[in-house]
Amino acid sequence: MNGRHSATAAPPADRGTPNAVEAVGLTKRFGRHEALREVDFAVPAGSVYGLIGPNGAGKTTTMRILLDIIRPTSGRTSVAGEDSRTGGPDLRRRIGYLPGELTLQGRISGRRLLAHYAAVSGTVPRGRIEELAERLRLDLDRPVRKLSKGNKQKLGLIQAFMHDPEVLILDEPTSGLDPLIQREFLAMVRQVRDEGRTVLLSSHVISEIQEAADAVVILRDGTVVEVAGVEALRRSAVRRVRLQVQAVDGVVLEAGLADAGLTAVVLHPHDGVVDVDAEAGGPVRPLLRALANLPVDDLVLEEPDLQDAVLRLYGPQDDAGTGTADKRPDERPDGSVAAPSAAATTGASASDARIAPDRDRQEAGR
Ligand SMILES: Nc1ncnc2c1ncn2[C@@H]1O[C@H](COP(=O)(O)OP(=O)(O)OP(=O)(O)O)[C@@H](O)[C@H]1O
Repeated sequence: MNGRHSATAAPPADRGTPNAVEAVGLTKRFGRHEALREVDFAVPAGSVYGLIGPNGAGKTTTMRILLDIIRPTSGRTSVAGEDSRTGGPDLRRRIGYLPGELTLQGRISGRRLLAHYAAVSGTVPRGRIEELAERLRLDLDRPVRKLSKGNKQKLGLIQAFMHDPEVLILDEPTSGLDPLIQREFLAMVRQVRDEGRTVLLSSHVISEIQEAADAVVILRDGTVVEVAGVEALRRSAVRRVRLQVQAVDGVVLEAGLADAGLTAVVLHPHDGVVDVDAEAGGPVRPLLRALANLPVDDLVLEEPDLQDAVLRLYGPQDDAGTGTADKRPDERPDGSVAAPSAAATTGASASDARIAPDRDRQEAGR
């Protein structure tokens, strides 16, 4: 996972699609601090990409370079096929930008402020501002300085969307929005994509990325640790597996669970059955095939969670290149101990762990 553009999954890009956003060898130093180091990624036109990563990873810096608000130390970026450094006001008008720290002051109303922005950003279709304000439930006649944080954010979103830009670059767009408005915003993003336009958005809300984005670029400490399709990344996450197995010889059970590729196995034998809590990575089919060899009475496979996959990549890397979040502590919240072998987990030797299957099965009425 250390390399850039790791192969967890190819992003769902059509190879023939031009890129709406590109960063090539992007490095940015602030004094001695290196905020970005050799960052490469591309966002194909007509897609929604999430730019995610822990605090200080370099998301805002990347977006500000894309907008030519700050200049890179080395490397280059382009938006809508134009170099960020040379695109000038013409390129700016083709982009909708929401800055991360929006500071809006003044006695003027939201309506007048947006009219001012519209004069700068180019043609805004008639009625468009009112339509967006209605969708986001914003009163355009209130003075800007009296607006709450969330309502100021709505103004910022309207100015980013109102001129139907080819590319939207949105830095934490749902920050401060209530859940209903967040939902409306995600619908607006999907609509932009359906129209063949492009969105790059940063967010700390992984569920929102899962809902809105086709792919993610994950930054950590100024470098790209992953570019992956959202669905493929989600499927790469470890799932929780819960089984109930009829009591069989402990060694047989252990071998069966190992064959199924289960890890972090915790066993709870009771009443002639064994409840198994474990984790499984990778595709489901080999797991099911291996489990078919055990007397399984019940099986729950939890949905893999994008958040788990992402958090793994947020943590510092170990020597093997996997995030430390992969390493589960031995101690579990319920006080039971995850052990490498079933016998050790039951607190017995392999021979002690054996359970008389026939008698127990009869007692369990199975
Ligand atoms: N103008 C600046 N001067 C000095 N250092 C800066 C400046 N802007 C950003 N940095 C540093 O660059 C690094 C990346 O910051 P950036 O704001 O891009 O991170 P981020 O991923 O957007 O973080 P967050 O999720 O907290 O918003 C941080 O270490 C930050 O302190």
